[in-house]
Amino acid sequence: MVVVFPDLASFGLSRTRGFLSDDTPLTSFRDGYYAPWDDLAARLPALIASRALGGHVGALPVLSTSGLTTEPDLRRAYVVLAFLVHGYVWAGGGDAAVVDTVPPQLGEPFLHVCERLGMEPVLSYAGLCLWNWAAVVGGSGGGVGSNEDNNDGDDAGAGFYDLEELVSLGSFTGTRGEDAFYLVPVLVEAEGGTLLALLLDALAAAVNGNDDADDDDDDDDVSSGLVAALDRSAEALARMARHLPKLYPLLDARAFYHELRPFFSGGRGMENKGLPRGEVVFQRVDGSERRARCVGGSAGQSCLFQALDCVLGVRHEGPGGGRESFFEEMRAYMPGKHRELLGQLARLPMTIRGYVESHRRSDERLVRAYDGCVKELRSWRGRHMAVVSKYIVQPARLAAAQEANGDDDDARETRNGARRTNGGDGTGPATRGEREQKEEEEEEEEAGLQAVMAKGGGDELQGTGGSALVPFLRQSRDETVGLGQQSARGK
Ligand code: HEM
Repeated sequence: MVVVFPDLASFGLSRTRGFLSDDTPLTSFRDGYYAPWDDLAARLPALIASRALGGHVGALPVLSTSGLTTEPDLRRAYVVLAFLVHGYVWAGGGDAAVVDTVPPQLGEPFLHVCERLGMEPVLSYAGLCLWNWAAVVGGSGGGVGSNEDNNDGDDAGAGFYDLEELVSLGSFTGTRGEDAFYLVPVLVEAEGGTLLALLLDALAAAVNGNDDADDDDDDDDVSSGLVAALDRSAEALARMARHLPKLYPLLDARAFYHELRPFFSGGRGMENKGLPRGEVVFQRVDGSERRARCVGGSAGQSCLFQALDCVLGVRHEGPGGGRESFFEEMRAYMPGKHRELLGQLARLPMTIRGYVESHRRSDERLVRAYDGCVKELRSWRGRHMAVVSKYIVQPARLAAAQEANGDDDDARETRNGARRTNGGDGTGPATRGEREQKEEEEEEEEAGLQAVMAKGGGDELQGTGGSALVPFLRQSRDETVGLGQQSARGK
C-alpha cells in the first residue's frame, strides 16, 4: 500500500521559503480605501512616542473588510491592525496608559480578519515575523520596494535576503533593534524553508519504496535518499543557529526587555500590568463585545519547529495532569492552515525516527545521519536558550536587583540603535574593533547560556507566550535526542 504524505502547497507552504510562503508581504494595501490604516500604521512609532495614538484611533472610520479578497490582503490587514491594537492597548490611553477596551474602529475589522485567517485576536508570531518583512530596493535577493513589484509576490526561488536588505513593516519604536527582533526569525524560517519538503519527500520515498521492493539494492537506494536529506537538514539547522547572534549588535537587551517586549503582551498574565481581568475587550459596531484572554506573541508560535519535531519524531511531553503542552497550546495562535498541517503531521503513518528505528540493525549510516540531524536541532535549542537568557533572564534579574535596592531607573536610555535607516546588520565584522566586539558578544552568549543552565536560573520567569520559560526551554532541548543518545541514557 502506498502511504500518502501531506501536500505542503495546499497548506500555503513554499518549497523554498517554507512558512514564509511564496507571497512576499504587501508593503501597503492595493486598494486605496484602506489608506487610513496604512497611514496610521506608518506613523505608529511617532504617535506612540508623542502619546497621540488614542485620538487618532478614535478619529478612524470603521472600514469594511469585504475588499480584502486575497490571502496577501488579509495578511497585510492582520499585521497593520494587530500592531495598531497592541499599540493602542499598551500605550493608547491618556499619558500612554494601558487600556483594556479596543474601540470598534479597530475591534470590528480586526475580529473579522482574525476569523478569516483562523487566528486568535492578538499579535502573534505570523504578524510579528512571517508576514512582517520587506526587502529594501536594490537588495541582492531580487529586492522589492513597493506593491508595484510585489503585489503578487511570487518571487520564490530567487534566493533569500541578508539582514541588511530587509526591513520590518509593522513597528512600535521604528528602531533597527526592533526590526532585527522580527527579521532574525525571518532569516531562520527562510533558512529552514526547504527542510519540510526535503524530509517528507525522502521519508515518502523510503516508506513507499520499501513497500514495493523486497530486495536489498532498492532498500539501499531509498535509505541513501533519506541519509542525504538528513545530512542536508543538519547543515541547514547549523546555518539557522548562526543567524541567532545577528541580534546582538542591533538589539539592546535592556531596551528590549523594558521598552519593546511589553507591546507583545496579550491579556493573559497581565493582571498586574494594567489589565485587571487579564483580558482585552473588543467592541463591535452593533454594540456587542468580544472578550479575549490571549497569550502574547512569541516565536514559540512558529510552526516550523513543531513541524520538524513531528516529521523527525522528536516528542515533547506536556506538563502532566492532563494539561496541554505549551506546544499544543500555541497552535491556536498560528494561522489556521498551519495548524491544520500540524494536525496532519501529528497523524503521519510513519516518522523518520520510526523508519530509522526499524532499520537500525541493518543500516548504521541511517542512524548516524538521523542522530546528526537531531543533534543540530538540539544545538539550535541550546543557542536559542542563550538568546533568551540575554534578552529576558538577565534583564529581569537586573531589574529585580535594582528594585530591591530601590534604584531609580529613570535614566535608562533606549539603545535599540538609531532609527532603522541608519542600522547596520552586524554580520561579517571587518575591522579589528568589530571583531573584538563580536568575540565579546560570543563570550557574553556563552556566559548567558551558563546562567540559564545554572540550577534554578530564571525558573520563576514567564515567557511572552506564557510558558514557565527556562524549565520549558530546558525540557524542550533535553527532549531533542537522537537514537544513540536515547540508548546511552538507557531509555
Ligand atoms: C530576543 C530574541 C528572542 C527571545 C527573547 C525569545 C524568547 C522566547 C521565549 C521566552 C520562548 C518560550 C515560549 C514563550 O514565549 O513563553 C521562546 C520559544 C521559542 N522561540 Fe524564541 N526568542 C527569541 C528569538 C527567537 C528566534 C530568532 C527564533 C527563530 C525562529 C525563536 C524561536 C523559538 C521557538 C521555535 C520556540 C519554541 C521552543 C522550542 O521549540 O524549543 N526565538 N522564545
